[in-house]
Amino acid sequence: MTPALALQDLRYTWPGRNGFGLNVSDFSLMPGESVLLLGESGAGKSTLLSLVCGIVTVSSGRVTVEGTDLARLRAGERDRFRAERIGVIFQQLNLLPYARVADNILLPLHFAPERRRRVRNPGAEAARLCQDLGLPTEILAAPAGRLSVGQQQRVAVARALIGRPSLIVADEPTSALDAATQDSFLTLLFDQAAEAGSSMLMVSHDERLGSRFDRVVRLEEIAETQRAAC
Ligand SMILES: Nc1ncnc2c1ncn2[C@@H]1O[C@H](COP(=O)(O)OP(=O)(O)OP(=O)(O)O)[C@@H](O)[C@H]1O
Repeated sequence: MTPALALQDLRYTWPGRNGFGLNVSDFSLMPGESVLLLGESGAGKSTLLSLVCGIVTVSSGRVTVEGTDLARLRAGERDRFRAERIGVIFQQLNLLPYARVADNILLPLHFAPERRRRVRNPGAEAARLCQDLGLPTEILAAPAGRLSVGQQQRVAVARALIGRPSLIVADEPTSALDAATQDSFLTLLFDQAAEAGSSMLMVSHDERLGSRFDRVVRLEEIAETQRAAC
C-alpha cells in the first residue's frame, strides 16, 4: 500500500550561517492513519510540516505524498499539488480576516480543480462543515476576523477538510484552547477527518493529546537536529 506520506533520508538546513538543520531517515504515515508528533518548542516541528507541505524543499532525500516526490515538482506544480492533496491547519490559522467565513472555507478549491470537482455544491458543503463543527451557519456571511479564536480554529478545520484531501496536516491547532474546549475540538476534527477518509499528522508539545491518535511519535525518535548557534 502506498503511504499517505513518506520521509526518506530527508535533510534540510535553514539558509544562513548556523541555520537550524533537521534530518529524518525514515518515517511514514499510512492511508487513514493519525499520528501525533511530539516535540519541545524549537525542536523543528513546524520546519518538518513545512517540508511535508512542500512550502520549503528538502536539501536532499525525499518527501513523498501518495507516491509523489515533492522535490520533483516545479514550484507552481508543488503549490497546486499541496492545494489538491493536503489540508493544512496552520499554527496561526492564516484566515483572511476581511473575507467572509464561507470564502475562507472555499479558498483551497480555487487552486485545486480535482478537489473542487469532489464538491458538488460548494456553498452547501461549507454550511455542512460549519454545522458539523458546531458553528452556527449564520456566521458563513461574517468576516472571519470578527469570530472568536475558538470559532476561527473551527473555520480553519473546515477549510482544511473541504473537498476531502487525502492528508490533513495540523500545527498545534489546540494550543489556545482550554482542556474542555480542546477535547470537543479534537472530537470534531477526528470525526470529520474519518468521514473524509483523510490521514492526519499533527504536531504539538502537548502529550495529553496522545490518546486520540493511532500512534504517538517523538520528534527525537525520528529526527536528528543541528541547532542554530544563539
Ligand atoms: N524561516 C526560518 N528561517 C530560519 N530559521 C528558521 C525559520 N523557521 C524556523 N527556523 C528555525 O528552526 C528551528 C526550529 O523551529 P520550528 O519553528 O520548526 O520549531 P517548533 O518545534 O515548531 O517550535 P514551536 O513549538 O515553538 O513552534 C528554530 O531554531 C528556528 O529558529
